[in-house]
Amino acid sequence: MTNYFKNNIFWQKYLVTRIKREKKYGHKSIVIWFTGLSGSGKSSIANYLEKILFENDIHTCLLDGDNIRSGLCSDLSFQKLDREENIRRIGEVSKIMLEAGMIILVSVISPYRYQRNMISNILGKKNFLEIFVNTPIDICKDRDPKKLYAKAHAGVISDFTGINDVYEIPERPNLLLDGTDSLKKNSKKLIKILYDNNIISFNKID
Ligand SMILES: Nc1ncnc2c1ncn2[C@@H]1O[C@H](COP(=O)(O)OS(=O)(=O)O)[C@@H](OP(=O)(O)O)[C@H]1O
Ligand SMILES: Nc1ncnc2c1ncn2[C@@H]1O[C@H](COP(=O)(O)OP(=O)(O)O)[C@@H](O)[C@H]1O
Repeated sequence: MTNYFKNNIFWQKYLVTRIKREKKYGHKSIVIWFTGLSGSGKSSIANYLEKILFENDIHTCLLDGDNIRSGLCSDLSFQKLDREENIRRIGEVSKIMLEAGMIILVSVISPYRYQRNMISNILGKKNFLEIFVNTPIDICKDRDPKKLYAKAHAGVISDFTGINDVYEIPERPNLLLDGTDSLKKNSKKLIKILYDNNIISFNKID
C-alpha cells in the first residue's frame, strides 16, 4: 500500500467485485499452481483438469510457462532473477484473474522455494494451492518431448532445470501428484481438493 501512495497512485475500487462474480458463477476463485521439472507432466495435468472444469461451467484460465514466455515474459531468460520476474508477473496476472472470479491454472517449473513463497505472498495463502508434480528426472529425460534434456546434456542449453540448474522440492505442497499416474487419477485428486476447499460444488468425474 505504501508504495502506491509514494508514487501518487491510489487504488481504485471496482463496482463488480470478486464476491459478486463468485456468486453469479456458482464457484469460488483460486490459483492452482503446478510446479515440477520440465517433462514432469504439469501441462498435461493442467490441460486435462481445465477441460473437466470448463465442461462443468467453471470459469477457467490456463497460464502455461512456454506460452507466457512467448509473450508477456519473452524478454526474460532462465537465470535466477529472470525466473523470479517471470514468476512475479505470472503471480500478478493470476491476482487480477482471481478478482475476475476465475479458477486459474498455472503450469510453470518455478524451481525456487523462495519464488514460490513470493507467489503465496502476492496472492495470499488461502488463494493459492501449490501442486507438486513429482516425476523422477530419469522419466522426464526419457519423455523429453522437446529434446531439451538432450540439448542440455550436449551443452547447447545452459541453466537447464535439473541438469545444470536447481529444482528445490516443495516441502509442504497442498498436494503431491505422482506424475506417472494417469491424468484421470490425478485430476480426480485435484477435483477432490477443490471440492473439499468449497471452491467447486461437484466431486465426480466420468
Ligand atoms: N533452461 C531452461 N530451463 C527450464 N526450462 C526451459 C529452459 N529453456 C527452455 N525451457 C522451456 O521453458 C519452459 C519453462 O518455463 P517456465 O516459465 O515454466 O520456467 S520458470 O518457472 O521460470 O523456471 C519449459 O517448459 P516445460 O518443459 O513445460 O516445463 C521448457 O519448454
Ligand atoms: N502421466 C503420464 N504418463 C505418461 N506420459 C505422460 C504423462 N503425463 C505427461 N506425459 C507425457 O510427458 C511429456 C511431458 O509432459 P508435459 O505435460 O508437457 O510436462 P511439463 O509441462 O511438466 O513439461 C509429454 O510428452 C506428455 O505426453
